[in-house]
Amino acid sequence: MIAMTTMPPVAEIGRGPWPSAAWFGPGGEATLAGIPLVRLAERFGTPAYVLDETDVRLRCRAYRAALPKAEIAYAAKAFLCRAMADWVRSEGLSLDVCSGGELAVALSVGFPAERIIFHGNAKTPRELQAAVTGGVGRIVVDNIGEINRLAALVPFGRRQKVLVRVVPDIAAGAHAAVRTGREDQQFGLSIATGAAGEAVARVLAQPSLELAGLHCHLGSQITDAAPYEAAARVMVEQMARIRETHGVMLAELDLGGGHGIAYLQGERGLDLVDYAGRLTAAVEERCAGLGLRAPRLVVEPGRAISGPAGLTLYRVISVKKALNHTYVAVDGGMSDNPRHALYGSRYEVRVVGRRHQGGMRTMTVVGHHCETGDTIADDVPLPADVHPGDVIAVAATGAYHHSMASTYNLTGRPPVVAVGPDGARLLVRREEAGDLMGRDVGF
Ligand SMILES: Cc1ncc(COP(=O)(O)O)c(C=O)c1O
Ligand SMILES: N[C@@H](CCCC[NH3+])C(=O)O
Repeated sequence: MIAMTTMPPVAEIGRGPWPSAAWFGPGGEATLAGIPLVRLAERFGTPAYVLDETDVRLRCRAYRAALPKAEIAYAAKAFLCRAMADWVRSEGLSLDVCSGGELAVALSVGFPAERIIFHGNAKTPRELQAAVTGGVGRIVVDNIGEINRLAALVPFGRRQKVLVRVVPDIAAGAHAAVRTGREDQQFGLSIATGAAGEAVARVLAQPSLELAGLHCHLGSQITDAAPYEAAARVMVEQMARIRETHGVMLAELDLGGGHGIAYLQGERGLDLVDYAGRLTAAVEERCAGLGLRAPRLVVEPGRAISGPAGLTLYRVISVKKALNHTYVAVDGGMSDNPRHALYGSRYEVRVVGRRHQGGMRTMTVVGHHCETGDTIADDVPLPADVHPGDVIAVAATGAYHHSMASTYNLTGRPPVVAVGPDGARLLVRREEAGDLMGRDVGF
């Protein structure tokens, strides 16, 4: 457990793409929490995801400090394993899960079910049953049809708390594929079509359901607080309308996650202190204007908790000069990092562990999969003398990397290694050919 006194000021967390305890020396030395990255590559092999436990915990605490009255629910989709669930639990956060798998992991480490929020635009009957049986605190209703299905699953004498996910019709998010706050996409219930109002009325009519509040989620990798202020106002107005129509004052307002981080040196993520202040003020002002009691806020950061706490280590396999580019091919690729292929994402990349000669050159880091789109980092500065065997570190891969990894080309998924005050330890082991064949039962 990491003492509170070691915590840097809130404003310092979230600056830059590397974990706060990463250090790069003038001779190519690179350490994380004092451990050389090349030692981690030797001990655990490559590719490997490395996660700094202290950094994760400090980010959890920064959120709690910035929003002391709000409920902070870590979005498990960014990264979850049993240790991570336990860290988040012990830091007093809640957990947002969006699948039966995430729920099972959380419950397996004794995560308090009442602090779990279950999301999904297409929850299966099995997932709804698991959420109810597991005693999940709130289930977020995301389509009209699931209201009756859910109500029927709640045992006699119990009431299941739910939030209704509303579309605030606000555009925000780094890429079209991760914008969920506008009308005309598959998440949430539209105010414009009347679906949100209908869902509220139907939930209120179900004796086994308790409408705890409203939810919205704008999108992901948002670096400005303004869309959150706008969403807060829209949502408070919806709460006022519900009070007028049904005479019910909802207690909770969940404004989702989406808080952006820096992926590149010099980039800025969402400023947590600025966000917290402006969000709280927007909610309070709009509530005061409408004569409402301010609801309890819930926020659901994923990327901002685990993203910059993680990095990926690869080993260089080949360096190839093509007509206009130099390609540095590593032993991983789109199976452990699909984000360039999906969103054109850019990364901070360093060759670590040795002194270099010959200055820097612009190169492209690619993977070992059989597609030209298998790029990890386009046109990045790398040492001119980079060669096979070198270790490459890619920053800010603690969120949406392990959780989005695939076994494309029957490549096993990399391990997750934690570093912390007691050194390095394996959290998730490497997936081997035997694991992959273990599911292949038809031969
Ligand atoms: C409902 C919901 N909450 C929270 C998150 C977490 O988002 P992020 O990791 O961008 O903070 C997501 C994903 O974007 C989401 O869909
Ligand atoms: N997977 C996306 C974010 C999606 C967020 C989930 N709602 C990314 O890597 O940026």
